[in-house]
Parts: sequence; structure tokens; C-alpha cells
Amino acid sequence: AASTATALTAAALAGRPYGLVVSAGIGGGFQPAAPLGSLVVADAITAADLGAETADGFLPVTELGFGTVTHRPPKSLVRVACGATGARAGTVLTVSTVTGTAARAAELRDRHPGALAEGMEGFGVAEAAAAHGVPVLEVRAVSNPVGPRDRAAWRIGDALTALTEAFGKLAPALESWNPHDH
Ligand SMILES: O=C(O)c1cccc(C(=O)CC[C@H]2O[C@@H](n3cnc4c(=O)[nH]cnc43)[C@H](O)[C@@H]2O)c1
Repeated sequence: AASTATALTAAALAGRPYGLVVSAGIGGGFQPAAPLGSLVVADAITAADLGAETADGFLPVTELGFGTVTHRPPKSLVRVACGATGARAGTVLTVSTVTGTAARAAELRDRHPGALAEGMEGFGVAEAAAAHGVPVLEVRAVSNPVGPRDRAAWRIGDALTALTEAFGKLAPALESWNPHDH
């Protein structure tokens, strides 16, 4: 978030503002919807653990009366990104703690039925982009299942290969994206 805000501010001050922010990386995939090596493009970027724990369960900051928990990339941008890369569109959760148990995965799935993946940076990047009025896109290549911690199940190399291939197709598609499309 800090780096994105700094880059956006520096570019704006230099008179060459960015037109789009892309947050990309590896991530955990909710199974079976987002298999290892597959790509997810966020149609919602949601802070999954930004709020308060209460005796009755988790309350997002929005229910505490302030803040934001979801940023929504432009629909046309999501469509273009999925069309170019074959990615699935769904909610990508931003977490501060990587999910490591089946119980936590189930809790997140209950709270966010549209979630396909989780990562750690998307929401902060989206906050910075929103502060500058710049659209945001989040792309995750699935390196591990969301669930019980199992380092043997990680496929970071495969995910990075998928992400690299996706960017070969994504970059030209983004160049031709018209921000005024709906
Ligand atoms: O130690 C672990 O059990 C563990 C499991 C998965 C990921 C990590 C990381 O520290 C990854 C940080 C890095 O990768 C992204 N990422 C990848 N998989 C996940 C995930 O399942 N949940 C959240 N973030 C993930 C993350 O965006 C960071 O860039 C450790």
C-alpha cells in the first residue's frame, strides 16, 4: 500500500500519472473452484480480517461505522483480463494471516461465498489506487490451497509460470482497455 501510494504520488507530481494499478502475485485458492496453477482475477478485493472480533463473531469495520472493506475493479476491466488470460473472476480476499486450518477456510468461505482466492496485498494496493482515483486490478496465480498448512502442497513455480504467461497476454489487452467501457 505504501509503495503503491508513493509511486502514484511521484508519478502525479511528475505530470505523468498512472491510468491503472495492477496488483499481481501468487495466492491461496479456495478448492475446488480455484485449482493449483489456475488464475483468478478479482471482481471484488475484500479485506477479510479488517474489523473486530466479538462474542457473536467477526464484525467488519463497515459495521463498526467506518472505513471500507471492499474495492470493486471496473467490470469491463475484469472482463478484458479474464478474456485475455482465461482467469476466473471472483472475490480475492486480503488477509493478514495466511489461512492454515480447515476451520478458518470454512469460516472465510461462509463469510465470503464468492471468494476464489486469498492474498496479502490486494486491499492495501486498492486503497492507494482509490485514494488517487485510479482503477485497480488484482490477479492471483494459485500456488497453494486455502486450508490446512501443507508446505509439500505448494506449487510456487507452477503459479509463477502461469502468472508470467498470463502477463504476456494481459499487457496488450490492458493497453487496449477503454476505461469508459462498462
Ligand atoms: O507459511 C505458510 O504456511 C505460508 C503459506 C502460504 C503462503 C505463505 C506466505 O508467506 C506467502 C506470502 C506471499 O504469497 C502470497 N500468498 C501465497 N499463498 C497465500 C495464501 O494461501 N494466503 C495468503 N497469501 C498467500 C501473499 O500474497 C504474499 O505475497 C506462507
